[in-house]
Amino acid sequence: MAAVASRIAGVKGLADAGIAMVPGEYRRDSDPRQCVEIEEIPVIDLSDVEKCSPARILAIDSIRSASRDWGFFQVHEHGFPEQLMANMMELVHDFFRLPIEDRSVYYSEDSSSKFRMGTSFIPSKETRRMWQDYLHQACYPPCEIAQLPTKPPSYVKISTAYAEAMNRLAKRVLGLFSESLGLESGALEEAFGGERHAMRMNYYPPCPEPELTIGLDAHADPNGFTILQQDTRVKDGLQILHCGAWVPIKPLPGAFVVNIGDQLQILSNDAYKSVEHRAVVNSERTRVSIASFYGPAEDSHIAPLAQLVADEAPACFKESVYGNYLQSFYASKLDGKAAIETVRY
Ligand SMILES: O=C(O)CCC(=O)C(=O)O
Ligand SMILES: [Fe+2]
Repeated sequence: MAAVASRIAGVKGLADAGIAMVPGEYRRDSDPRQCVEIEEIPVIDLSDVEKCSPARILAIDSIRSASRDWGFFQVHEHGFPEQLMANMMELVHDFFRLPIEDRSVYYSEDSSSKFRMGTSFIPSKETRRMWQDYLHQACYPPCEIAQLPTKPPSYVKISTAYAEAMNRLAKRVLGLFSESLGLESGALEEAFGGERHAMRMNYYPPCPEPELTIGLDAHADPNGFTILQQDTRVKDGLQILHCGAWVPIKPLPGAFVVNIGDQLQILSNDAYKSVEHRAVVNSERTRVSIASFYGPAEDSHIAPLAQLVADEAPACFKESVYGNYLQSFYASKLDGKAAIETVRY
């Protein structure tokens, strides 16, 4: 029981208790904050992409090269309301400021629950935990309003408005990804056979010894692609593995980070690749990131698109049902790109 209570309290519980040393199960062998600052990932302007064809062609070309070279890029001038970005960020802080008695009812270790609070990744099984708590919320298909928190009072209103605006942005980006692969703009949406959109609000409280632990272990996202809002008040957090080195992704005010997930790698027949990334923590202030995971419907069968398979480019991946892929992802520890290798021919 004590173990469960400590998982419910999460790392916020440890930080609030003022611990001076990171407990053994959170420790890593090397300082993950060691990274190299080389070039920055591309920043792509999405204004006018629906209106004016030169702007659309430019954005599509930039998405193609960013997807090939980095698997990551940032988008700005995307039309997503900036106030809603700020409100959502504040909402996550406000939720975690609530006393544990108000939050604990949402704690669940069932990865199929549509709304839940959690800590680390699979805390009941992990021998090495991560310095993060989180909220998970299903957006499409949505979770029932009755499952969402009643505190803070604005929770339902802000989170559903955010999910709706994000869903619109994700669909626009999906069309651009399709065209960047030389396909009709609706090709990936059709291959997705519906949609699964969920968000994970990562909460990384200050850590007394950030050099000894990690906020989120290296992983590639299992979904189609992810649109991430970073905390512009915190400099260090997200890092991506690029050409064998960990590169920090600096938050750009007003921008979102977009990254390729495994399903886009499979559908594109390896033309685009999901890229390993991780998050580090700091001793000064809480960092929040909001990851919106967009991908196929859970019952969709995902395999390389016929248009991208040829005699000289045979299919690299077996067909899999996306819901099954997700289930195995959530049943194993985070382990770089291990998930996609299980469906490679
Ligand atoms: O906190 C971050 O910047 C990374 C979050 C992330 O990679 C995820 O939630 O999948
Ligand atoms: Fe991720």
